[in-house]
Amino acid sequence: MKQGGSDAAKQAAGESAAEAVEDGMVVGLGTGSTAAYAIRAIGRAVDAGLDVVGVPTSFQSRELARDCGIPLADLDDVSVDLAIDGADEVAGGDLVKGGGAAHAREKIVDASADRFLVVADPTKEANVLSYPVPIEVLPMARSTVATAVEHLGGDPALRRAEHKDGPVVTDNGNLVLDCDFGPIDDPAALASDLAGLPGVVEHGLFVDMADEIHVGTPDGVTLRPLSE
Ligand SMILES: O=C(CO)[C@H](O)[C@H](O)COP(=O)(O)O
Repeated sequence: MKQGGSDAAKQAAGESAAEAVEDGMVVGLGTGSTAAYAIRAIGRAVDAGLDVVGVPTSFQSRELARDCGIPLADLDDVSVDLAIDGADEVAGGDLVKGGGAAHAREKIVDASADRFLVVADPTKEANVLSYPVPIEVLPMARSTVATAVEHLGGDPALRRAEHKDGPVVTDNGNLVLDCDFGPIDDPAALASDLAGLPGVVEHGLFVDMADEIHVGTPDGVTLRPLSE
């Protein structure tokens, strides 16, 4: 994932989005270092008496939310009012996500929310998406999906783990192919092509899903609508 943003910028974005959380809400809790600032801010608000329920998007966000004292629920039992999540790249109204290999659960939770707020630092903004698209694949489909991605003009690379030998294994027990397509002129068309490949569990293109972006800087936060 892009690592250029400062912690102060991420903190400003996360805490700004957390201010949108209201009493009684069910909140989708995103994954990554920027979303973590939102989760911590929500935790402090819960400490101060805010009544909310969180729906985590990953093992990481579940653990953090538990540490912060946020009551949790499953999507089977609640519907999400507001989701707050990070992004690896943002262009127009579209995102690439999955730097933390959590994009399958993130997409389920974020897409189900009445409102989806993206939290980011300025390094995530681009004119055209070109960040490699993470694709979560069933392990037996790793080679067939990689070949299909090449036919679509992409360059797939199996994501390797940093602190163990072998590949990254997602929270769902699957593998991740990071697929470099260069500049993506038509994210909706590519998203549809990728979703149709047998063995693809989920890809990291989030097309026209988000409502608003909070871009943090050390000096403040800019809010911008992402959908018409
Ligand atoms: O999509 C994600 C995880 O799957 C993250 O939201 C994305 O990688 C951004 O992370 P960070 O805020 O740490 O830069």
